Amino acid sequence: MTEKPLTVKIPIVMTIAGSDSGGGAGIAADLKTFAALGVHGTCAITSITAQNTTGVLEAFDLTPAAVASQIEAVCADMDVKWAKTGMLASSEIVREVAKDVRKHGLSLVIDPVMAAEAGGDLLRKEAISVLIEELLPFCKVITPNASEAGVLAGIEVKTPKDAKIAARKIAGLGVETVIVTGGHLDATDLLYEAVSDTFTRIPGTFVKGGTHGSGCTYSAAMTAFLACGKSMEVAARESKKFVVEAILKSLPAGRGVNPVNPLGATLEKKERYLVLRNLKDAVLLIEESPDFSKLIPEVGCNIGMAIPGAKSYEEVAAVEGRIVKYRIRAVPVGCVEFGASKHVSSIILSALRQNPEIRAAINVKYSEKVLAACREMKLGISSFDRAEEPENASTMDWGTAEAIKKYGSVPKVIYDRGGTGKEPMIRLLGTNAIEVAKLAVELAEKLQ
Ligand SMILES: Cc1ncc(COP(=O)(O)OP(=O)(O)O)c(N)n1
Ligand SMILES: Cc1ncsc1CCOP(=O)(O)O
Repeated sequence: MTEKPLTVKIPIVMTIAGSDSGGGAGIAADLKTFAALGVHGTCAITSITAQNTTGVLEAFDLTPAAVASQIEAVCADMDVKWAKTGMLASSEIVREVAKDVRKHGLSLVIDPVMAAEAGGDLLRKEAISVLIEELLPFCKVITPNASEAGVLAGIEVKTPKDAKIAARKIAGLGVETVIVTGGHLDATDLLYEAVSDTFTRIPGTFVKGGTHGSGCTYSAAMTAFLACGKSMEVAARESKKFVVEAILKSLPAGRGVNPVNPLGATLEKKERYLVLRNLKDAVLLIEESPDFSKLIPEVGCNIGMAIPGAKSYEEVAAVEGRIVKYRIRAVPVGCVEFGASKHVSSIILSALRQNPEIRAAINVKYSEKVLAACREMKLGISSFDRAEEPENASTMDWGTAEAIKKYGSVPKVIYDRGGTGKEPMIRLLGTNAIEVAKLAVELAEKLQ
């Protein structure tokens, strides 16, 4: 008998929301969030908005029949258990969605979208009472921000105490869980679970400046975590963490409010992994070279590589404790780690400010012989003089920038002849750690 192959089922979720032509909010934010959190996202579009980072220019509502047809197509074929709503625009659309949610037995997260962050109404006034009466009683979780909570509860929400009163009032409308998101109050979310009459405060980091799509991203993350079986509190904590990361990675895409970037943190993790892998292979090339140890300076050597667009030393990986000479071999003292270098990371950060392609560097011993070998290899060479260093400058940062300025672009080799108590040094630069390690090993072989 042939056995059925084991398949890992990933949760299938749905967003019932508007499209934002600017790609920041609505289904764009929801589907990116679903993808980042490893669930399969489907969608039913309710309205098409002509929108950008400065606001909503026009909105074209789909007919309730068109919304129903999309939900039907997905639910007839796929096993959708959790869904979220975003922009629902009109009473007719709210009514249709309420009917479809019941028909397909969907567990629902409601993001009661009322207006766009950059300006523009997204829910008609007369639809608010329909939302309260016809959809709220069928949802598991609602995620209003302070002003949305105020509208639903019929009170002004200006303080965390108001948020508590509003949450209880909204739960009284038939909702199991209310999360008043704190972005507009004090960065703390308030989770209220009606069944146990408990409040849980979910603290977060306050990020200055508005962003576009954070409410959509948060409610999509809640939907994904709940579909994965997380408890309400865990889902709320994880969603908060996720949305803060998406806000921190928001992109200056247009002239208005920056769209959040739900995939930013995931992509950074990928880049960090690729950097560590490249650097490990580079260190192996150095360790296996019978000649490299001749290039190790008195202070030791380090090789580093940055993630694209790195701005701080924590975004540059290098060898912990440097690479030292032991007998005739080059030996890395520790593992490759982010934040492990001070000097080489400064060189890389300074170089990539001039050319973002240059993300790796290694320091090697200075001698006229090594410099001559660099010339023989026809490597572009530049230098700086420590005697010219301005007061309070960081030597590596300033020296690298100075050598680049003199050369007109980033050279492969930057050297300095040292100073009082400062060993002279040569640095090799390149696009990645393997490239600079190969260059260093070739240079060491040339010295034979
Ligand atoms: C189509 C669409 N849906 C929802 C919104 C709301 O997003 P935003 O303006 O960024 O507000 P928050 O997501 O931060 O609450 C929208 N603008 N467009
Ligand atoms: C380039 C250089 N300059 C002084 S020590 C040194 C070696 C590497 O230092 P770090 O481990 O801080 O990158």
